[in-house]
Amino acid sequence: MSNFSKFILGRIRGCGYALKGALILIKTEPSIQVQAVIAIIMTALGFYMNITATEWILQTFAIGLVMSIEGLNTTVEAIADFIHPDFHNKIGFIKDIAAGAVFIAAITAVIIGGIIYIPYLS
Ligand SMILES: Nc1ncnc2c1ncn2[C@@H]1O[C@H](COP(=O)(O)OP(=O)(O)OP(=O)(O)O)[C@@H](O)[C@H]1O
Repeated sequence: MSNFSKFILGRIRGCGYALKGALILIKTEPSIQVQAVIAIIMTALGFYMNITATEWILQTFAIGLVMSIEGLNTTVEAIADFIHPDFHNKIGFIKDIAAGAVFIAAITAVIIGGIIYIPYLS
């Protein structure tokens, strides 16, 4: 098998692992499940309000931002619990700042949502 074929096969396998990880997140993580429901509601609202292509891009980007950072937060929590299952101030600090990153993404998404939808309501 050529190096190129090996490269392509490796990338396809990598996509498979990534898809598996995304499905694990959606099946097992309550925060991601809530965000997925909000994403579906916002998508339905987008169709209902007939938002523009630019607004769709911003909304899709905001949804992806929040859900991907939540996934990374879950990863940080899992690593922290694996390397140090017991209570430790440093673990608490690590988990808090990872959660803080999700909070920043969520606030950003709310602001984007406000900028998109408030003009449609007035
Ligand atoms: N081992 C620990 N040592 C110190 N503090 C911890 C520890 N585990 C959790 N905490 C504290 O509890 C908070 C919640 O942690 P936890 O692992 O329960 O995440 P969570 O809120 O359930 O996150 P998510 O809802 O995203 O799964 C942390 O942000 C941290 O302040």
